[in-house]
Amino acid sequence: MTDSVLIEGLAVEAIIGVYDWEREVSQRLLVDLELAWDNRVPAASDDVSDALDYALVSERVSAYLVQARPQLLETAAEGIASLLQEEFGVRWLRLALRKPGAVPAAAAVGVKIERGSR
Ligand SMILES: Nc1nc2c(c(=O)[nH]1)N=C([C@H](O)[C@@H](O)CO)CN2
Repeated sequence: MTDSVLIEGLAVEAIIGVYDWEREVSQRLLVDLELAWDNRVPAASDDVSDALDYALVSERVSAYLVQARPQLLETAAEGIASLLQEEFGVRWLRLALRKPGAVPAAAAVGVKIERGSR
C-alpha cells in the first residue's frame, strides 16, 4: 500500500534553538509530512472520519511545536513522528523540518527522518 496524505510547508512560529537568544524569541519552522494511509477507504465512503484528516494533523503538529520548546530540530522531529504514530495511527511517515533563516547564507537548514513501516 503506497497511498499517502501530504502536508507541505506547514509554517509554525515556535521557540527552538540551542543558543540563549533563541530561548527568548519565536522562530519560523516549516514542516513537510508524507503520511502513509489507505486512501481507498475514505474514497469509497466519502467520509472524513475514514480519512487521515490533514487539518487535525496540522493543528496537532503546530500545537506540539509551540509547547515542546526543544533545542534541536532532531528532538522536534522525533517528537512529531511519535505523536503521529501514537495518536493518529500512522504506520509510516517521512518528515522534513526546516528552519529558514538559521543560516543566513542558506535558504533553509533542517532535518529529514523516516519512521515506521508501510
Ligand atoms: N543538526 C543541528 N544543528 C544545529 C541545530 C539543530 O537543531 N540541529 N541548531 C542550531 C542552532 O539552534 C541554530 O539553528 C542557530 O542558528 C545549530 N546547529
